[in-house]
Amino acid sequence: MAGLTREEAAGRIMVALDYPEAGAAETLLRNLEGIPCYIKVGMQLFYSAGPGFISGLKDRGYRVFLDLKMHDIPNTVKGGASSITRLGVDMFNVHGAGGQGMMEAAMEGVEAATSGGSGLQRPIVIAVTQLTSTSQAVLNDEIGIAGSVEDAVIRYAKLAQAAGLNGVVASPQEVKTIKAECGAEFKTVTPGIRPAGAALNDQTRIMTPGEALAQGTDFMVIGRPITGAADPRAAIESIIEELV
Ligand SMILES: O=c1ccn([C@@H]2O[C@H](COP(=O)(O)O)[C@@H](O)[C@H]2O)c(=O)[nH]1
Repeated sequence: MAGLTREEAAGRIMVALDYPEAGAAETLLRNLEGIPCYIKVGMQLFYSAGPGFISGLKDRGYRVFLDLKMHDIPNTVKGGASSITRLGVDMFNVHGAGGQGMMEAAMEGVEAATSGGSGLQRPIVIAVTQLTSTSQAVLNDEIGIAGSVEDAVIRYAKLAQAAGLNGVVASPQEVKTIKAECGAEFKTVTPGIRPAGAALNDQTRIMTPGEALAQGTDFMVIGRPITGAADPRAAIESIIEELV
């Protein structure tokens, strides 16, 4: 895949705002001002800054992925999905490990929040498969799931699709197989992105931004290579450059 405009390339990047409080996240947002990237808010920032921070992002025109990886009994996830939908986020996720019934309940929660002329948009709902920090050895020897990581990812992806979800979170290494098994329209959102030479940190199943794009990923989630850089704006600009 080639020939993305700068705007399209920026729109494929979800910057992970993994900060302990809103002030630090605001500093990063000021630094990236004008770059039309997606913003991902995870548990660290959401538990600290709360729904008001999400509204602030939406007021400023950002597309927002709320990454809370809900994993609970179906009734609880249904309620959680309704509440998240009412925040007006563009995307949220549940954990595929909750099974098809739990994922169907999430979709029912979205339906309940958006039906009856509520005027609320339907968010993209995706399922976490195997975390990109999980290696083959950890999956087999520690967690005790037999088979390849890719097999486990595909199993979750098919369950998510059967439940009516729009896509999955997986590593870029599994994107081609997910698209082959679930179709090109089924979204792939891929963390585990590391520009050449960047520190891996706790990620194990990684690719560079250019490699991930070539696999056909829809969105790449990137945190520390941008947020931990001495010059975050230069870091994201360099990733955009790699994608155009
Ligand atoms: O499998 C997963 C699911 C979610 N994440 C999240 O993505 C970012 C990655 O941040 P980096 O700093 O680029 O490693 C982070 O917010 C994770 O919670 C993931 O890495 N893997």
